[in-house]
Amino acid sequence: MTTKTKICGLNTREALAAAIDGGADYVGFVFFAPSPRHLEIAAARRLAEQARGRGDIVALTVDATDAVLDEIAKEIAPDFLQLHGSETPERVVEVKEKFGCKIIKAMPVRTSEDAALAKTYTKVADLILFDAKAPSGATRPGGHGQAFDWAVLDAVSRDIPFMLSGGLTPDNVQEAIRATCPQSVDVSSGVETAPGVKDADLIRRFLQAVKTANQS
Ligand SMILES: O=C(O)c1ccccc1NCC(=O)[C@H](O)[C@H](O)COP(=O)(O)O
Repeated sequence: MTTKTKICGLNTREALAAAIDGGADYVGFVFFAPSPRHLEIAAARRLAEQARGRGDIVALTVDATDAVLDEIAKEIAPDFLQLHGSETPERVVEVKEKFGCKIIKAMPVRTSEDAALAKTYTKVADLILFDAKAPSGATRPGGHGQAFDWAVLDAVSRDIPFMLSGGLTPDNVQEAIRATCPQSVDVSSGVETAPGVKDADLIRRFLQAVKTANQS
């Protein structure tokens, strides 16, 4: 199986170009004000135009209201909405119907019980994203550069197409792919030099590492 790639939290034209030119399948824009990767709508619209047709555009939100999602849908026209909060399965259905986007539902994981909760979303989300649970006291639910124990995914059916996230880097992504067989891998901190500061070289190295894994 060919593993796809998502580079998340892109916020400059240079970093986005490195992701697209390097063959990223998904490019992620964060709409969550406390995040160092947060984008205002106008900036996101310009980046989305740079990316459109060259990779799937993912708009990441956290328990967003309909008003926020409506603005994102109209102004950015993303291919996917990534719901990274505590949205229920019912809310996922509602968002999908109202805004006409495919849905990535993030599942915060520390234990196999956390991973098993994904089953309640497989019929309503297009893709499940397993991400490390945020550290206690964190002001955002993702993008902390922390991995979880990949073995806790063993209990989850291999039939579920999932995106693996949390603490991935150019150096550990091949091992992560071997261990979990994900549909795709997602990275943010691992291709940054500081929170919110993407590095074109690290993006290229990450994408190349996945390509190499796909060839072996
Ligand atoms: O990245 C953020 O700042 C962020 C803020 C709020 C909710 C989710 C966020 N990131 C979610 C992602 O999809 C990240 O790519 C994922 O958590 C992996 O991050 P990292 O471990 O830093 O690679």
